[in-house]
This record gives sequence, structure tokens and C-alpha cells, in this order.
Amino acid sequence: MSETARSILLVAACALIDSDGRILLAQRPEGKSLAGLWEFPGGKVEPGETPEESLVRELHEELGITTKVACLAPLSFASHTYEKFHLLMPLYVCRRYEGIAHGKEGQALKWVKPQALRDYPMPPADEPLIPILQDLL
Ligand SMILES: Nc1nc2c([nH]c(=O)n2[C@@H]2O[C@H](COP(=O)(O)OP(=O)(O)OP(=O)(O)O)[C@@H](O)[C@H]2O)c(=O)[nH]1
Repeated sequence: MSETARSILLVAACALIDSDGRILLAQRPEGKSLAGLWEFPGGKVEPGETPEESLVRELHEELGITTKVACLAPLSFASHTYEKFHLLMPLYVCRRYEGIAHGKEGQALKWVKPQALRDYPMPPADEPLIPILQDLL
């Protein structure tokens, strides 16, 4: 093991897609790490959860929408070394959900066209995911 070994943090994230093919981004609130940056909704996978179960829970808690494990399609993943941990973040696509997304934790939300994704500063881990989404949509 290298001297700078970091633990792996497993975070599940979701590209929620609307009927116009836009992607939902959420802005990280003040006071959190990477505040002000735009990210895919999601969060840490808790012990005993699968990544998919974690996302269904987070999407409900953060956005007030309801979806199912079967409605989450794996697309890609991010693997990025931050100072304190190494982030491993599977990215799912979800096109089937119920409800209207709103920032239940006070976070700003934005539906963004694929070609405009680069107008929203994102965490460095997310950078390689942008062309993958642009190719998909
Ligand atoms: N949900 C989400 N998290 C991301 C993305 N990109 C990225 O680097 N992350 C990182 O993954 C972690 C997600 O943790 P979280 O959302 O559950 O936790 P948090 O912000 O409340 O905790 P924190 O303030 O300790 O970072 C954060 O460190 C966040 O910076 C993304 O697109 N979506």
C-alpha cells in the first residue's frame, strides 16, 4: 500500500432526465465541501444499502421524487482522488420517476441541456462524465 493510501468512498449519483432530454443538476450549498459547484443528485451509500437502494432513498430525500431500483440504468462511473478519500461514484440514468423535483434541502436545481453542461462548474470527479452524457442524449 502506498504511503498516501486513502479509503474509498462509495457515492451513488443519478443523471435524472426529463422529457426534453435535459439533465438535473443540484448546487452544493454553502458550508459543504465543494460549495457552489453543480453535481448530480445522490450521496454516500450507507452500510447495508445497495447503490441503487441508496439512490432511490436520496432522490426522495433530496428532491421529493419517487422512483424504483428497476428505473435506474447504470451508465458509467467516476473514480477520482480527493485529498481526504478516493471517490468511486457509479452514475445511473433515470428517466422514469414520479413527482416534480424540488430542492428539499434548500439546494438550487437546474435542468440543463446536454450541450450546456460545461456552463455549470462541477466537482473535478464529474468532468469525465460530461462527454459520456452528451453522447447518450
Ligand atoms: N452527489 C454527488 N456527490 C459528488 C458528485 N461529485 C463529487 O465529487 N461528489 C462528492 O461525493 C461526496 C458525496 O457526499 P454527500 O453528498 O453524501 O455528502 P455531503 O456533501 O453531505 O458531505 P461532505 O460535505 O462531507 O462532502 C462529496 O464529497 C461530493 O463532493 C456528484 O456529482 N454528486
